[in-house]
Amino acid sequence: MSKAPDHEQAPGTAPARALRLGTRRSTLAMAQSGLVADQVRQLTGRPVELVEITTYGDTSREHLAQIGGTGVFVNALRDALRDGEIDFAVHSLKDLPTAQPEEFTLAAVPARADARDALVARDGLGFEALIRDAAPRVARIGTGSPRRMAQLHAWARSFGVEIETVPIRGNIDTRIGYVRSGELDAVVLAAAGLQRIGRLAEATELISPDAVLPAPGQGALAVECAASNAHLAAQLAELDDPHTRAAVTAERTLLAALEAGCSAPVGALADLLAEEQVVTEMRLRGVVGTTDGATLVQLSTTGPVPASDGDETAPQRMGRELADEMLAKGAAGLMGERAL
Ligand SMILES: NCc1[nH]cc(CCC(=O)O)c1CC(=O)O
Repeated sequence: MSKAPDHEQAPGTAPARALRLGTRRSTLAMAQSGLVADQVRQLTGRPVELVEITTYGDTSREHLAQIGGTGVFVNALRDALRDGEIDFAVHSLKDLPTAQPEEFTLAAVPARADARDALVARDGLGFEALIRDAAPRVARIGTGSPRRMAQLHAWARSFGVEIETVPIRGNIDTRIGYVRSGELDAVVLAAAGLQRIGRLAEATELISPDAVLPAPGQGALAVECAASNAHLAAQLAELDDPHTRAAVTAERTLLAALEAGCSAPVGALADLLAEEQVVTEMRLRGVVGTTDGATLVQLSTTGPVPASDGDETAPQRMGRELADEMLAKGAAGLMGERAL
């Protein structure tokens, strides 16, 4: 970061007002916001103050699927942005609805953390060992995500073994607690979340995307401000990672084109292939299935992407084209069966 802060205090003027960063109060949200706050302090030279906002997703005891999934974690932060209570917000990108309202700018998508799901199982077991070890019982694996359910059932069946998935809610600590108490054999969580709260060592397997594709945008953050605040948006844009932006754009375009919400059983992951550190190609994989894992439509495509010039056309086209192919293979019918 060689750019000089443009908020240096002129002699005799008041110090720059602190930027207010709205955050949910969960350990994960605070960790994510803290990371971004540090980067923004460095970039702008301005103090950044965390403002805690309680969202419906934090207070509801219902399962995510029952409260409609899309946007529950996001709306309270956007309300605070709209009301001018905060200057910017950090979201988990996978919780952000695919339609971007005009009044908010997705100013930055910082470099992505590990996109994979992680298994936290009893006795240090990986997935295959766990489901075999549980026999003649079936392993009970905690997840309320239709996407994880569909792919975990299909993965277990590829070993000729059945599993039971058990819907769970709560923060990461609560979820891991079900394994520690012996109530469940394992839970599945985003690796990025575990990593950000310093508990990645508790993962007993980082699940290969060949077995379980993560949610579109998983592991990436979204830094959002009011569209009217163009000066701040330009400053925050320094945090943007064009490769991550290209990947998540392809994944989210696929999701949008499948007309699915974030609680739908859609997995997607774009990998960028680089030659001598220049990104030349992108592979986009997508999956949609029934929650019992009996039917999955899983396809991938590879295409050239322009170097990191911010062009979103190629990733968007790949996302749309892959969605069209998946729909042609019956993806829409599978999503129609989702239990909401
Ligand atoms: N659905 C909740 C949610 N939103 C973002 C993360 C983790 C961080 C990330 O994926 O970026 C999680 C928890 C989880 O899925 O385990």
